[in-house]
Formats: sequence, C-alpha cells, structure tokens
Amino acid sequence: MPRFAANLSMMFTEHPFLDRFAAAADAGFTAVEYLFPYEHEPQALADRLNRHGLTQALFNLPPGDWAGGDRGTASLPERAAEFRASLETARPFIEATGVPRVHMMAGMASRADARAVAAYETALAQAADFAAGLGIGIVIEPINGRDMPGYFLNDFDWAAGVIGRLDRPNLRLQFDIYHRQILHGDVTKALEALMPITAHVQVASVPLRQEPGTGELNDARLFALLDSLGYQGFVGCEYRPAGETVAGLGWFKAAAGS
Ligand SMILES: O=C(O)[C@@H](O)C(=O)CO
Ligand SMILES: [Mg+2]
Repeated sequence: MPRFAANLSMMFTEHPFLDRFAAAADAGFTAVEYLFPYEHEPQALADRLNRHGLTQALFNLPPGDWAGGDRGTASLPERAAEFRASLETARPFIEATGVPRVHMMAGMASRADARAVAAYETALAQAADFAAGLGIGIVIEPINGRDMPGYFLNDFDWAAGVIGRLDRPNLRLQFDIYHRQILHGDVTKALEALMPITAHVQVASVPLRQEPGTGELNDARLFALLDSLGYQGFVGCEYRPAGETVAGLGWFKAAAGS
C-alpha cells in the first residue's frame, strides 16, 4: 500500500493544531501534511514531528492573504515581489521540518491572460531554483472550479505542459485524485500517463470530499494501481471526516492490512 500522510488541516480537527501530530501518530500514520505552517514556530513543528516519529510530507508556500481570498500570488504580475519574498518566509519552515517538497499555489487569474501566464511561469522557475538550492522539490496542483472558482490552474494537461516547458528536475505534479475526478474523470488513465511527472498524490471521496471508499471512485483499486505503477511518494489524506476522525479510519486500517 502507498504511504499515507494525514492532512492535519482537515483531519484530527477535534484537537488544537499542534496536538493533531500526536493524534495522527496514535492512529497509525507515519507522515503528515497540512496547508500552511506559518502561524507556528518552525521549531515547534519540528519538535512535534520528532516527538511522534512523523515525516513531514508536504505543505504549501505562503498563499498571500488567504482570509482575504488569495489562493497564491504566482500568476499575479503586480504581486511578483511579494511572491519572491514569500519564498524566504517559507525557508525556515522547510529547513526545520525537512519537508521534501512544497506546493506552489497559482492564484486567482485567467490562463487567457498572457500576463498572468508569464508571471506564473516566471514564479515557477524562481520557486524551482529556490527549492533546488534547498535540495527539495516544487509541486503544482490543478484544483477544480467548484471548490475554487477562478483559480488559475484548473487543467491537468496544462499543468503537465508547463512542467514539460520549464523542464526542471525538481518541478513535478501534485495529483489530487479528488480534483482530477471532478475536473476531467479518467483517473486511472491519467495516473498511468502522468506518473512520470507526479511527486505527490492526494485523495478524498467524490463528491463530498470525505473518507476514501465512500464516494464514486474505487479508491482501494486506485491505491493498488499506485503500487503497481511503482509510486514511491506519499498519498495525502486531504478529506473532511464525515464524523469523528478516528471513527472514519476503517478505510485506512483496511488498506494497511492489505
Ligand atoms: O486540494 C487542495 O485544496 C489543496 O491541496 C491545496 O493545496 C489548496 O487548497
Ligand atoms: Mg489537494
């Protein structure tokens, strides 16, 4: 079975954020991810990882003003300086947690706007260079327009295209199965085709974004497919539990037993 990472932004929210690390470890997870670390001290996060024997699988670069509606600044030409500064904001968190890759969100813009596309590709190259200097990777994630209307990166083929155009060894795809199914479907064929450029996978049921195995896809079959494709990365469990987090982990126990 693939190595699952509990997403602490969505799972174990019965606990204050820093206590979710212990809860995830107690439930059998050996890795965690979350959207953003920036409200915490880098060392506090490292301590929780170390104390509970957890690997940090992923987090996102700073997104701009999330509460104000920003979903990244990379495709916003007028925010280029802020984007560059955000890389330095992330640096101590990357160093403290040992995260192997970070997700660069794109921002709210249209790909029909040539200035937005140029800003995005410039930012992506800067992020890849920055990450290479730290020995880590950058991933980009197409997100469906129902969850995030107006988001720049909402097409898997376009994402694969820009990864090819930039041609950086540390620039890869974050394949969120939930978004893929809503955007385009054809999940199996896409995993097969995009596996060579995929460095992080996430999962949730469709359409409710709840526990794997409770929606329209056969998630157990997709986990077996990831194994058969030789996928070595993490599968982030980016779902909102239908009830109490631990009560909904039957799918995880079943996967662990398989
Ligand atoms: O799928 C998602 O929503 C996340 O992976 C993310 O990074 C942005 O919200
Ligand atoms: Mg995701």
